Amino acid sequence: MAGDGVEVAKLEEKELKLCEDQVSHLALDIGGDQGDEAPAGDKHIVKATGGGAFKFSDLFKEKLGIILDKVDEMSSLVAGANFLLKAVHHEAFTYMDGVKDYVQIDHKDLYPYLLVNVGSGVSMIKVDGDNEFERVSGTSVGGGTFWGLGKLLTKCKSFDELLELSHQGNNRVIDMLVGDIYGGTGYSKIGLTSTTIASSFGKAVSQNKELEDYRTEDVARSLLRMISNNIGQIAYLNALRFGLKRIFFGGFFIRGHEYTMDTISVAVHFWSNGEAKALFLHHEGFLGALGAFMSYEKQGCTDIAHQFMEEHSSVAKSPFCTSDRLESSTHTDVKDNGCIECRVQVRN
Ligand SMILES: Nc1ncnc2c1ncn2[C@@H]1O[C@H](COP(=O)(O)OP(=O)(O)O)[C@@H](O)[C@H]1O
Ligand SMILES: CC(C)(COP(=O)(O)O)[C@@H](O)C(=O)NCCC(=O)O
Repeated sequence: MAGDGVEVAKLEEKELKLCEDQVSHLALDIGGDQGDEAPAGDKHIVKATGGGAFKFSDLFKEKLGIILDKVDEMSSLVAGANFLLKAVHHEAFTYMDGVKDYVQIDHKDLYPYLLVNVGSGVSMIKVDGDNEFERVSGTSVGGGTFWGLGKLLTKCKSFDELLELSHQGNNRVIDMLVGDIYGGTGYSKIGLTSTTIASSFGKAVSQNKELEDYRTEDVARSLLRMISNNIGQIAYLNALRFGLKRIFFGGFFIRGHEYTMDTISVAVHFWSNGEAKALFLHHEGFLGALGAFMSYEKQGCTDIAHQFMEEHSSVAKSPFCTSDRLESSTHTDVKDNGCIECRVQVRN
């Protein structure tokens, strides 16, 4: 906690358990010393979404005296994405060959679009309007797969370490390319160049090597490519299925990592024959949290959401109000480090 503001921290489940004691100090900061056994009437209610809102409900109640008011995960993701796409000027961008291009979205032409949220698993949501959406697909091969398999294969201790390894690696050492199969040439008749991956990790079959014989960097790179490629491909096929021209990728897996975005972009480009582009969101990891926060307004508790907008924009009265005003006003909320400054005063 800093002053009357709330600092945002993102913790993995195991980290949350480890810092239970520190977390309990927050209770003092937020609500004064109520003790562990604060009477129900005095407890604070905080919006929360995702599996954690269910899983950590008891922990928050016991250690913090806070009731987690659960907001549906998909609604939160959609509300968060819609809000950002309307309110933040530099929110959506394409990423190709190392070049980041911000895309200005015409608010009247935002819907329909496909929202692909890559967290532990992947959800694909067709968004047709404010609070109008359908989860049309998903895949269990997502961020958790990259982190989990990566941990086992490379013995990495942190996600950032695994990402860094992937940055240094060369996937061609382990992936079987079309050229490896076709004697150095591509298979142009069916549109495959010699450098297209024919089979992720396929070289390991015939190389007679043990895991230890591969550089962890190369393993991490192949893994990241395999997973990002697969997500890009499934996303595009779903966009095609519903005739959606825009695909926005969010979720904490992406983390603005260049190679991840590049691979997803290449996959969408490849499968769409260059007709579709992957779009990334600047605040990709916080869609759900932001959407849950926005639900204060939906519930008629306009104070908090309005307070947020009023404190950080001089004009906007509603987060869902007219786009141009929001676009110019909330622009200043985005700091240089990419954070949206957000202060919430919890009232008794
Ligand atoms: N520092 C990190 N620690 C752990 N996972 C991270 C980290 N940064 C990015 N990730 C990725 O984010 C994924 C979880 O994304 P998140 O959106 O938080 O999902 P969930 O909703 O399942 O909690 C992880 O599986 C991992 O791929
Ligand atoms: C169950 C989930 C919605 C949970 O979201 P997450 O915590 O992974 O962000 C997500 O993991 C998911 O959509 N998994 C893919 C399930 C499937 O469609 O096969």
